[in-house]
Parts: sequence; structure tokens; C-alpha cells
Amino acid sequence: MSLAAEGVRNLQPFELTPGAGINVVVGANAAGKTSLLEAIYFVARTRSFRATRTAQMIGNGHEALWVRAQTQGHTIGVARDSQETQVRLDGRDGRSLSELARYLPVQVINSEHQRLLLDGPAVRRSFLNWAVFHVEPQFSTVWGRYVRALRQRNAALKAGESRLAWAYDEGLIETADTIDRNRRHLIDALEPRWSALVRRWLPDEPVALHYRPGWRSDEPLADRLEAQRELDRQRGFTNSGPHRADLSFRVAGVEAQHRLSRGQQKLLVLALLLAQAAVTHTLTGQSLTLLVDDLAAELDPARRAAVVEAIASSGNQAFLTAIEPGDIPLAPDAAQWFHVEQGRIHSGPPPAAG
Ligand SMILES: Nc1ncnc2c1ncn2[C@@H]1O[C@H](COP(=O)(O)OP(=O)(O)OP(=O)(O)O)[C@@H](O)[C@H]1O
Repeated sequence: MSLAAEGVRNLQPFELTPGAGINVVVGANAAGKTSLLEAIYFVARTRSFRATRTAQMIGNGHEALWVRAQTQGHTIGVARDSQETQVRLDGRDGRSLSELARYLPVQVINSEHQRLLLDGPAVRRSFLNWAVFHVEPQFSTVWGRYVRALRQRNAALKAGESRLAWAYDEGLIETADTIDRNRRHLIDALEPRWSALVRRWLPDEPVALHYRPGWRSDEPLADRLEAQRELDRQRGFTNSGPHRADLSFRVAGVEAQHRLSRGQQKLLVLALLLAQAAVTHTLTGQSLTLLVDDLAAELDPARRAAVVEAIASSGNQAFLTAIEPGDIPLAPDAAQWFHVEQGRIHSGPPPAAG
């Protein structure tokens, strides 16, 4: 892979040739480490993972930013000015996001992911959908059809037009089974990998992962929709279906977030994201590029080493940011090292310790 960019936040224009395995990005606070991860994410997904407005990424004094990646024999270029984003794939305009996702599938792993445990079901559902989409690209079309029927049904319920609302049941029923089947398939592949990591990293905590489909799995959705019509009418929305799916993490019957320490929560979530990367790799043959921001935070040296080892052995390309080289317990020749100082990136092994 090679990367080049200009106009990204505080970063000076750069050209890099990262390794196919682990790349460590070292620098002081505010040096520009996260901005480098953001540049990679931008070329893969055409937006930022931390700004609500992508234009906020444009460096002071620049009118636009661009990032170019050469990977798997393809060249992706994405540019953004104050108005619009332009995408070019192999010199041609306007390729779709799903096409980019095939050439450069990225996964960010940062402190935001603690939300997978702490927030409501919506964030876990979007993780689940995103994970399924990577192994089953048709999923986004089916899910889109379901969501359209659901919106129309809910709008009719809100307007008090229940007969119209029931007319959308068929649209929900015909897509719900596929959505549920795809999600179960993903969870069946994910759970053993996740629990193998969790058993290693949290040996004293018997954490279990459960998938909840959004309606009772022993009942066809058609029957449930029929049975809950009165409830739906009263509440003005559809109370069951794949849009109510969730994942739960429990330790001896207690929700994991009420029991585990911050560091343990981080490990549980890291295990989930790494298991997901492994599943994508196994089911599609495609490797992900993992963008891991501040891996060392909240982890003791032994756990850091265990996580780094799991990332290294996963076969994925990874970018790990760190304040000190010692935060990432890897021999100098086991990774490619980049140093960021006040927005300037240079490569080379870390200075010898001692
Ligand atoms: N649009 C912009 N133009 C110029 N500089 C910016 C822009 N947006 C943010 N910055 C600056 O870029 C710097 C780098 O931020 P970044 O988050 O990449 O640092 P970091 O190396 O990840 O630091 P930390 O270790 O503290 O997380 C910050 O000082 C920030 O103020």
C-alpha cells in the first residue's frame, strides 16, 4: 500500500509506504497521529470518523484536502473542499461507497467503541449491520427495503391510519427473515472467536454474548405483527422486528458494563472488533485495515502485549498510534514505525531503548 495526502488537519503533505502488517504511529499529544488515521479512513469511506462535518478536516490555510491510496492494484483518490467530496477510482469519477469498501475495508478501533457496551441498542445494531454487510454485501439492499417499509408503517400508525399501516406488514415480513438469518450467520461465526479472546484476556469473568433478534424467535414475525396490532396502534410505532435487535454481554447474569472495570470493558470490545475482522477475513478472504487509536490507554503492559499479539497474528494490516514507542510492545523489526512531530511524518525504527 502507498498513501499520499495534502491539506489534512495539521499534517504536512506526505507520502508513505506502510507495511502490510503492523504500522506504529508514534508522537506527542497533538502531533497529528489521529489525523493520519483519519486521512486513511477518509480515503476508504469518504468521511471523517470524528468530525460531524468532513470539511472540518481541511487544514487551516488550505481550500481543500485530498488523500490517495494505492492498494490491491487500484488507486483511490478522494478530495474534499468546503462544498463537496470527489471520489476517483483508477482515474474514473464517482465510484460508490460499497465499491471503495471492497478495495480498502477499514475498521476504526478507538475509545468511542466503549459505547458498544455503554449506550443503547442502536449502536450495537449498527455494528451488527456493518459487520453483516462486510460478509454479505446484499444485506444493505435488504435492510434498506425493510427500513423503508418500517418508516411507512410507522408514519401511517402516527397518522392514525392503521389499515394503511397493516398494508406494509408484507414488506417487513418478506425481508425480516433474511435480515435475521444473515445476522445469525454472522454471530455464529463471530461468537467462538470472540469468546476465545475473552477467555484469554478476562479469564476470571465468564462473559457471554447473546443475540436478540427483535422478536421472539419461536414465533413467525407475521404472527407477532398480527398479535401486537393494538399495541402498535396505541404507541404509534412498530414494537417488534429486526429494527429492535440487540446484542447483550452478560457476566454471571449481570450486564457487563455494570460489572467489568474500564480496562476489562475495553478488552471485551477489542475482542469483538478483532473477532469481526477475523470473520470478515475467513468468510470473504478480505483483510481489513485496522486503525487503532491509543491502544495503550487503560491497559496494563501484559494486556497491551496480549492485544498487540492478537492484532499481529490476525494477518490484517493495522495502524496503531502511541505516545511512546514502548507503549507498543513489539520488537523494532516486527512493525513499520512512523514518527509524527508537529504534523511532519517520517518513517524509521524507534531509537534504541536505554
Ligand atoms: N483543520 C485543522 N487545521 C489545522 N490543524 C488542525 C485542524 N484540526 C485540528 N487541528 C490540530 O491538529 C492537531 C493534531 O491533532 P490529532 O488529534 O491528530 O493529535 P494526536 O497526535 O492524535 O494527539 P493525542 O495524542 O493528543 O490524541 C491538534 O493540535 C489540532 O488542534
